[in-house]
Amino acid sequence: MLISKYSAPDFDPYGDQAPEEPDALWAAPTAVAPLRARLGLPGSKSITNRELVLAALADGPSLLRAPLHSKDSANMVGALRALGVRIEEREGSGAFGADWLVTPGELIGSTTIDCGQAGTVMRFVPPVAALGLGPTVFDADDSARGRPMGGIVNALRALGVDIDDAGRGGLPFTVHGTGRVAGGAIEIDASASSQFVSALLLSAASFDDGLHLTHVGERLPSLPHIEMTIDALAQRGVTVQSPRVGEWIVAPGAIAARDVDIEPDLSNAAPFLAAALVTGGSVTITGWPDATTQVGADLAGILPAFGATVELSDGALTVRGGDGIHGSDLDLTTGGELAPTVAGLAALADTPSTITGIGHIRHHETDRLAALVAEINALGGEAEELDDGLRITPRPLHGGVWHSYDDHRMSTTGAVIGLAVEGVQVENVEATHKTLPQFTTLWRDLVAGSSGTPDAIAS
Ligand SMILES: O=C(O)C1=C[C@@H](OP(=O)(O)O)[C@@H](O)[C@H](O)C1
Ligand SMILES: C=C(OP(=O)(O)O)C(=O)O
Repeated sequence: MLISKYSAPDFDPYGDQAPEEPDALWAAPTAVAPLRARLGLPGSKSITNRELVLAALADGPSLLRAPLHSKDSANMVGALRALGVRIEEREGSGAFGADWLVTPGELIGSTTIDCGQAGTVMRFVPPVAALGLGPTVFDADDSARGRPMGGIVNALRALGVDIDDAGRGGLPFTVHGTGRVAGGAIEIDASASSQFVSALLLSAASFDDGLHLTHVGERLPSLPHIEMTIDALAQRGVTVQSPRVGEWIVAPGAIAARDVDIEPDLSNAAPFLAAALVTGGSVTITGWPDATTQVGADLAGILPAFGATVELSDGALTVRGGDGIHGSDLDLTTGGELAPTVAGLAALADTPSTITGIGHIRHHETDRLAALVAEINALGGEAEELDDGLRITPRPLHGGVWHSYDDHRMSTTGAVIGLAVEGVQVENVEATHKTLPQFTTLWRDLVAGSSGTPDAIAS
């Protein structure tokens, strides 16, 4: 394996490996000139954790090339290993860590799974545990225990699975796996998270009768993430029929083994691309796929709404800033995970912005609407919560402590604002380890103008 300064630290989801100096403040670097940078990013969290689950349920071994190595993926690897899946490191060709060879085995419960903060682990793995034999306890970080789980708990019960949650409707709970799930037709309310739907679809082909799933709630956020699930299943020979939006049918059958290249995380590209706009410079992200189900690809449309120009050529996306940042009104129903970066841009714009369709991000790693309002206003800004979003009226900002709320995207948003505002200190920047442990190294290189492609640095 190539070792570079971009290699991720090893995460032990079962250890008490606290990040170094978790309470330390990180002085966000301020840009003194327009940035000119070109960089690559580690693998997509959403694709890595889907492919790990599908590989665990597949009919043979699968090699995952260039997967994400971060806390979220370490929690997923730990969960699947605990259930009896073999996951071995193989020398990888990328700059961000080893490949993973996943060999499915008989699924065995009688274990405890630490979901950390990962929505993908707490939602995607319980159906897998239900297919195992024995009780499996699910728990999470204190900060993540309150994340909505009703969609999964109720759905599994409706599918015949015995779950003991002591009446909590959420974590911690025990899934009493019997080695099989009956499956069949059920209704769920996925208004709080698209991950409820993805979780059930990922395991559905392994249920005796497959799955006929109908969403009955008021709204369905993050549709591209459901499309990502359907696409990943299709690549492994599982067809998901969707007769209408909010209804999915999966027949029982095999999930094919498959070697897969994991795309870079395009949502994690958001703060880096936003940096071009904030500094009036240009930032290029290499390895940008021509076609993808990642919602981060929408940045190519979102950033121009704030004044950027965007060019996709030769597998790289370049964003150029112009004459400042202009406010915009945006519906982010499909891409709520991009909202913190967009809010950071809006706070630095020259006219007000409204971001709607994101009420459900109150249930992400933290209540992101409340956190963004509190932190922008603490630096002198004017942000207010709407029923399903934010209104941000730009005001001159000053330095101060930017709190992260143990939320990786809050940390990176503080860094974006710090590019333009002197004296921003990000508390708990280590929250970025959830999906991008290399964040501070990549960011310093970006600001120093010394960014090269990590592949070049590693070789
Ligand atoms: O399935 C996934 O990989 C994800 C789905 C989305 O969740 P929500 O629908 O809960 O927003 C997204 O915000 C999250 O970061 C990742
Ligand atoms: C909401 C997010 O994460 P999770 O997968 O834990 O839901 C996110 O990464 O923005």
